[in-house]
Amino acid sequence: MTLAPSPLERLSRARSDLRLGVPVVVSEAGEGAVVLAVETLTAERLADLRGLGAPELVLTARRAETLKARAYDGDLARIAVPDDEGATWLKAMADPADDLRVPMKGPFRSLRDGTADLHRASIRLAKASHLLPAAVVVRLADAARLAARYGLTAVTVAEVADDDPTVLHPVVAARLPMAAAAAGRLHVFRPDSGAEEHYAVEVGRPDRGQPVLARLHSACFTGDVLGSLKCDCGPQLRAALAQMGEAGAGVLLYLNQEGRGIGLANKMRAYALQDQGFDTVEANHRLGFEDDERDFRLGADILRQMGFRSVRLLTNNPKKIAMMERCGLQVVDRVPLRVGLTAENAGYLATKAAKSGHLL
Ligand SMILES: Nc1nc2c(ncn2[C@@H]2O[C@H](COP(=O)(O)OP(=O)(O)OP(=O)(O)O)[C@@H](O)[C@H]2O)c(=O)[nH]1
Ligand SMILES: [Zn+2]
Repeated sequence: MTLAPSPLERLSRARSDLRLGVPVVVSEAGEGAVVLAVETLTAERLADLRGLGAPELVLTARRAETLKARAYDGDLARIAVPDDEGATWLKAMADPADDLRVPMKGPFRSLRDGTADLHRASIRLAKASHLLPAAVVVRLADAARLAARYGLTAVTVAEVADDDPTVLHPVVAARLPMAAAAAGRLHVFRPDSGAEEHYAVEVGRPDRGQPVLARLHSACFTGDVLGSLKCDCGPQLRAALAQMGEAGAGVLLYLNQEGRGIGLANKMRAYALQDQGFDTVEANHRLGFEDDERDFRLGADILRQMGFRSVRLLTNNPKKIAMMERCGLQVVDRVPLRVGLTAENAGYLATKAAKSGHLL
């Protein structure tokens, strides 16, 4: 029956539900749980959730480290929610905004019984929803019945693990003359997962049989559009297009991976932490993210679909090169892209070189 939503469609719904603050059900072989994202939970829903069982807070090990909470599951920590604490406590555990002003005081009771698969899937869903990576989980004997009763979206651990935002299909392409290149075409690609669309800007008519001058650019609203001085994204975007225009051919992928994959709201949370003295990597970690949450397979997939097999890659990021090669795209040359150094972004660029392996 094709009228029922497929696993990918249910995952897309689950992400939307979490963003709205609607609970979702996650299950795995006989085990199940009802899950709410901490960022969007309300006191009323938390109270109703408590009526079902004991809520557990799940955080990433990165966030747990800042809180000095034990992470028995390696990559994440499960923490018992004290009976006398509510939504305000949960939000303060998840959000580092006030860590310095009002530090969260432990000891926290970290849980270690049973598996953490349901919790891991919940964190993955919260991250894919671009919310803070924190969830409230209540294990249930019959989660499927609860989902049916209240019309909740239900997904399995395996479905969440298999969620692949990198399977894309072309939607449309049209001519786009630009200041940097009169002969331009913009291609729009849409993921089957219902996540963000990504774009490819084709400059000239690059020969598919030759290595193409290529750039994988991650969206940066603040840098690309507003001309922020905190990063080098805007100048890099314009310099890459200009270089392709001068060469007469190239392809710039504009990947909607704002904030190295954490979304604009979380990037602004990171900026607020940077104003408290943390660097770009520390800020991501305090929020509970890895320093880079992007999936560069996206770029390789788009280039392959467009008929390219080898590239001259404009980048200072060795991880982009490694991923292209792992995805079967030959990087015949790395073309450095060093532009837009300002007094404001010198520290940011130095941190990327020191901690994230960027080439200077
Ligand atoms: N989380 C976070 N993201 C940031 C910050 N500053 C910039 N970004 C994001 O970082 C990404 C920059 O991506 P790229 O231009 O591909 O940069 P890169 O990984 O340094 O690689 P190359 O420029 O190719 O060397 C964009 O998604 C920005 O939104 C920050 O302080 N925190
Ligand atoms: Zn930027």
